[in-house]
Amino acid sequence: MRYCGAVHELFIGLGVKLAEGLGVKSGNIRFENWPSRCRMNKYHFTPETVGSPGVRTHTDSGFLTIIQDDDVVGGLEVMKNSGEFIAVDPLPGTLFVNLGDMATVWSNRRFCNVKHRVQCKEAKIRFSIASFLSGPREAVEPPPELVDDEHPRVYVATTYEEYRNLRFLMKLQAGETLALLCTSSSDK
Ligand SMILES: O=C(O)CCC(=O)C(=O)O
Ligand SMILES: [Fe+2]
Repeated sequence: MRYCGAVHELFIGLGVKLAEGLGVKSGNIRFENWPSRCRMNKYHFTPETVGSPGVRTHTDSGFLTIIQDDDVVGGLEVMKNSGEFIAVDPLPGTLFVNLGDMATVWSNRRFCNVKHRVQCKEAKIRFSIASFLSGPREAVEPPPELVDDEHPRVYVATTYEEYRNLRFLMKLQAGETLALLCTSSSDK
């Protein structure tokens, strides 16, 4: 409980910085009311699973993710724009922060939902704690500062729950479902 509370505080601090970094008045956004949840992962990597995926390529569906990764056993990889994966090697004492699909919607596509995966590299048990800040409870819409003639609205308003259900129904895990939310004026 203490860990999740501390991570939630960190989410709020990061949310404020991210908003301000885009020139958005963060005082108008109630990040503290955005739900977050924590999940502990245990990967039972064996000699047979070396070289295969622990978690397939995906984007996170929410706004922000904080991963506390295994201190010793690597495997997390992020995809560059070129499609090439780069390893995020274990670095004890650090946290890995990632932006998800809701960050792309909220920022009117200024933030990139990063594709990533976990590969089995060695036959060892691997632990991680993944915490997710999903987004506001109400429909996710870009703040007014991020919409103007040069940056028309890219996505229709949707709640995180609606989007997650749609993504689940489509069985598409790497952010492809966002294309279904594009407004008629956006270029998809
Ligand atoms: O275990 C990890 O390092 C990452 C897990 C992950 O990407 C996720 O739970 O969404
Ligand atoms: Fe993930």
